[in-house]
Order: sequence, then structure tokens, then C-alpha cells
Amino acid sequence: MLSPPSANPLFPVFLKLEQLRVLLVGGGNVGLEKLTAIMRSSPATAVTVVSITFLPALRELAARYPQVQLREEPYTDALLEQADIVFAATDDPALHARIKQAARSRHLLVNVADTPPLCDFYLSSVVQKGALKIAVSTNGQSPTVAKRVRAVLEEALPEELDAVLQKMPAIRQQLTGDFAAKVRTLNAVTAGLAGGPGYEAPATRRWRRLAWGALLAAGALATVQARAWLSSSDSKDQTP
Ligand SMILES: C[C@@]1(CC(=O)O)C2=NC(=C\c3[nH]c(c(CCC(=O)O)c3CC(=O)O)Cc3[nH]c(c(CC(=O)O)c3CCC(=O)O)/C=C3\N/C(=C\2)[C@@H](CCC(=O)O)[C@]3(C)CC(=O)O)/[C@H]1CCC(=O)O
Ligand SMILES: NC(=O)c1ccc[n+]([C@@H]2O[C@H](COP(=O)([O-])OP(=O)(O)OC[C@H]3O[C@@H](n4cnc5c(N)ncnc54)[C@H](O)[C@@H]3O)[C@@H](O)[C@H]2O)c1
Repeated sequence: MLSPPSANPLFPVFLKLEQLRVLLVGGGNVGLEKLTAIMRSSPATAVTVVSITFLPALRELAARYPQVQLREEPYTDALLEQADIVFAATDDPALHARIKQAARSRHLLVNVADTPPLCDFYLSSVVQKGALKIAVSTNGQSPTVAKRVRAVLEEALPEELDAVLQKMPAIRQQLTGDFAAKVRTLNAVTAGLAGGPGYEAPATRRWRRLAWGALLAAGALATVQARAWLSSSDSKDQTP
């Protein structure tokens, strides 16, 4: 059954970040997380990190990539002139609002870490098996759940998937016939990967159980909290 599109209207894309100039503002914990995510997926990306101070761990990470430049100075709008896309990760919400406004007036896309209303796009939890990459989004509802779903998929997908993927370009090139015939052959070659109709992988079954368990636990917690809240408001009502 299809979910209503409004449940998550984000449009997923995979950016060729290595062809863009990235500006990252903020060299603390959150800046380090963002730089780590960028380098893990797109290690040849030219990133300029501007920050008043830098965590040593961020300096160490940057030192491994010659095209990552650190600028130890406060942010200024002029930096946007050399950027195609912006990540803001400082501890200054007023600065984030300014960066957002200045970037938008230059038609740049901005991610403001942990601040959904200021984001033009969100980062996702990323599953990677060789060339296969899956991005998980909860539309900002729960990054923690996105992280858990990533772990489930990482465990469920076999490493061999990448060996299959590596062979596919050669198979695609060798195929002859019209487009429809090629698609039929490719579907037949890969049918085994999907497990067939009615198939439910063991990891899916496990995930369903865990998801129900988590929901029940959250429901029970909410009930306990609601009861406590009700009894405290009852006792307040009774005070003269
Ligand atoms: C996926 C991941 C990618 C990445 O950042 O690389 C990511 N957050 C991750 C982890 C994480 N972030 C936070 C926690 C603490 C627990 C919690 O609050 O849940 C954990 C969990 C942990 O660290 O264990 C704090 C947090 N994050 C946001 C808010 C604000 C809010 O919710 O309003 C707050 C509260 C701040 C506060 O309380 O002050 C918002 C966003 N975080 C997003 C992405 C975007 C939505 C993604 C989605 O659609 O799900 C969005 C909207 C914008 C963005 O930042 O792009 C990465 C997982 C990587 C992995 O796979 O391991
Ligand atoms: N650390 C976390 O895991 C976490 C989790 C949830 C929320 N947050 C929130 O996210 C924000 C950032 O957290 P953090 O741990 O990365 O903070 P941090 O203090 O480690 O890093 C902030 C960075 O921003 C830089 N900065 C500040 N003003 C600047 C300016 N004008 N120009 C350039 N750089 C500037 C600082 O030099 C510093 O390097 C905080 O508001 C924090 O409350 C952090």
C-alpha cells in the first residue's frame, strides 16, 4: 500500500558533491559530524571549513584530504561567493538565521544542522554496500529511528550484492535488442535478488517485531506519564 506523499514530501536525490564547492561553517562537534558524513560519501569534495575555533579531531580529519581547507576566522557573507552549497553548524542560532538569509538571496541551498525550519535539505542516514547506497529519511521525525533503520539494512543486505552490481555494467553493455527486450532480460537476471512474491526476509520479520516492541514501550511510557500528570493536576484541584 502506498503511503500518502504528504507523510514525507522530501524529494530524494544523490548529489555529485565532488563537483560542487562546499562551505561548512562551524568547526565543533556538529561541524565534525557533518564533515565526516561528507567525506565518507564523497571523499574528493572541496570543502572550505570556516570557524573561529577547530576541534583537534576535525583538524586531523581535514589533514587527510588536501582539498579540504580550514579558515580560522569568523564567518562573513563574502565566503558565499565561492560556494555552491552551504552547511551551517555553529553554536549561534542568530548567525544561522543570517547565513540562511544570505545564502538564499544568492540562490544557494543550505543545511542548518539540527534546525529543520532553516534547512533546504536534510542529511540522511546512509547505508553503503560497495556501489549500492541507500539514504534513509524520517522527514526529521526521528534521526534516531533513521540510524536504527540504517543498522537493520546494513545487517540485512548481503555483501555479495556489490559483486552482482559490479557485473551489471558489462551485462548491460552486452545486451542486444530493443529497449523492452533489454529490460526483460535485466529483470530476469536479477529476479533472484528480490526473493519473489510473498517473501519476507528474516531481518524484515525481526524489524517488524522490534518496531512493534518500541511502539508498545513508547505507548506504555506515555500512559505512565499521562497518569502521573493527571494525578498531579487532580491533587492541585483539591488544594483549597
Ligand atoms: C541522519 C543524520 C545524518 C547526519 O547528521 O549526518 C541526522 N541526524 C543524525 C543523528 C542525530 N541527530 C540528533 C540526534 C539525537 C537524538 C534525537 O534528537 O533524535 C541524533 C542521533 C544520534 O546521534 O545518535 C539531534 C537532532 N537532529 C535534528 C534535530 C532537530 C529536530 O529534530 O528538531 C535534533 C535535536 C537537537 C536538539 O535536541 O537540540 C535534525 C536533523 N537531523 C538530521 C539528520 C535531519 C533529519 C534526518 C531524518 O529525516 O531523520 C535533520 C532534520 C536536519 C539535519 O541536521 O540535516 C544523523 C544519523 C546518522 C547515522 O546514521 O548514524
Ligand atoms: N554536540 C552535539 O552532539 C549536539 C547535539 C544537539 C545539539 N547541539 C547544538 O548544536 C550546536 C553546535 O554544537 P557543537 O557541539 O558543535 O558546538 P561547539 O561549541 O563544539 O562548536 C561550535 C563551533 O562554531 C564556531 N563558531 C561560533 N561562532 C562562529 C562564527 N561567528 N563564525 C565561525 N565559526 C563560529 C565555534 O568556533 C565552534 O567551533 C549547539 O547549539 C548545541 O547546543 C549539539
